[in-house]
Amino acid sequence: MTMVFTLAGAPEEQARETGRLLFAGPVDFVKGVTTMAALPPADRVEVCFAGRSNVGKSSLINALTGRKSLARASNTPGRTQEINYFALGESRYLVDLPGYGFAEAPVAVVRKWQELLRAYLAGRQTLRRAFVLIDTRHGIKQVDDEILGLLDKSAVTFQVVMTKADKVNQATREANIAQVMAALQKHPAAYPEIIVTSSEKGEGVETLRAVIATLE
Ligand SMILES: Nc1nc2c(ncn2[C@@H]2O[C@H](COP(=O)(O)OP(=O)(O)OP(=O)(O)O)[C@@H](O)[C@H]2O)c(=O)[nH]1
Ligand SMILES: [Mg+2]
Repeated sequence: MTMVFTLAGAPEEQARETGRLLFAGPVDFVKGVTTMAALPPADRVEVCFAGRSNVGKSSLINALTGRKSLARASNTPGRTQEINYFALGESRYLVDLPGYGFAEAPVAVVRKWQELLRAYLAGRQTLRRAFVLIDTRHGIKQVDDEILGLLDKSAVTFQVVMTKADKVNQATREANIAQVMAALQKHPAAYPEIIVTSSEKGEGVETLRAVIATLE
């Protein structure tokens, strides 16, 4: 059964502490890549942030790391144009992906990013979990479902992270969480708990830190 992840209870307290410590340490930009050949060596646990353009991927990485502009965040959809690698200590990579679904760029350029995104999601050996970001105002759209299907096919475990929760009222929040949970039933690669976040208000950020820190 799908549930909202809360980390309530004793072992979860420990996980939160592990997350707090990990994210309080060094986080460094490693490189931005535009081809699979340029990816850094696959030598550690890696998690990525995927989602429609403007859903809040870069903002969430900034909130997680407590650095205001580590990952570029902007109002312009399609702003993140490379696969951006950040080293979290020496044990993990955080990967900020270009958005899918919309981009203010020539069609040929967009197609190239989409191909890279697909190659990455399907072919990165050390990708331990893909966080798929879904706007709490909108729920899962068809373009999201296509990416979820790709992750199923590639057997990459993904976890839905709802974003911008500060922008909706309680009724919309509950309705769209329910919509997401129902949609996940169809996806064998879905991790059964979702995390509701706001990069603006900090909701869910500690939980997500704990999840990332305790992945093996
Ligand atoms: N209110 C609110 N705004 C947010 C939140 N997260 C992101 N935003 C805003 O949404 C816009 C897009 O955020 P980004 O983090 O750049 O989104 P992205 O998914 O990285 O976008 P691309 O790189 O274009 O795919 C920015 O104006 C952010 O300030 C949030 O939790 N709450
Ligand atoms: Mg971005």
